[in-house]
Amino acid sequence: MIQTLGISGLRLTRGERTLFRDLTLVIEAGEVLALTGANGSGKTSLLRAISGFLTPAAGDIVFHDADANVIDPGLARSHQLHHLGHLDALKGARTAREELMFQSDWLGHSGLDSASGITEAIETLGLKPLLDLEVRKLSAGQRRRLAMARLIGAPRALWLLDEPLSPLDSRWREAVGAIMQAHLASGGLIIAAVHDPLPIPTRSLDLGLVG
Ligand SMILES: Nc1ncnc2c1ncn2[C@@H]1O[C@H](COP(=O)(O)OP(=O)(O)OP(=O)(O)O)[C@@H](O)[C@H]1O
Repeated sequence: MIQTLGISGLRLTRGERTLFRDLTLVIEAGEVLALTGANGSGKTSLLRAISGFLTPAAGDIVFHDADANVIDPGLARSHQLHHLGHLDALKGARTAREELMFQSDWLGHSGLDSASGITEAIETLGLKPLLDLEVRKLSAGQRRRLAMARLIGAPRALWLLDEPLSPLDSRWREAVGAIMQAHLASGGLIIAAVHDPLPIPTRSLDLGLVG
């Protein structure tokens, strides 16, 4: 399991533009890092680079386990992290229940295939009244809660969250704060791109200042 994420000398570019250079940081189990910065400063791009969707122009992204061994990056990315983008990546024509089953199949043996994982996610995220509704009929906040089911149902150490709270009302912001705290308490790591502060204590990194 990922215990530490180390980033060193990272430079990300989009087209001709350098978003930032020489970014170095370490995040350990039990820590949450809030990425802040103006629109376009590179928060989403950094999450995508950690996930392996964007190739850095320079630098390293390294995952370590509890024995300080390097974890194969492909393995870390496919089985040990969740990336929740700000677009929820849900299929509109499926019902919420079908979407949960799809997630279960897709995530395979990583946890959501167990009935208890789905049940816990439904319970914790208040999804029960939504199960028979098509995803396209859900509100933005309801969709976000459905997308978050995989975080609970399929345990993975590192959560990469892109504006996780933006569509949520104050009740669900608090609830998701509690879910995050439980994850950290169990040795998880979280990196979240945010415009508003998270409802839990965080370290933060302003990408607008990295340059
Ligand atoms: N596919 C792409 N091709 C070229 N440039 C892109 C692409 N995606 C993003 N960019 C550019 O990269 C820069 C950083 O975008 P990114 O989405 O990482 O910023 P952000 O900090 O997450 O912004 P926001 O706060 O608006 O979500 C922006 O200038 C954006 O236009």
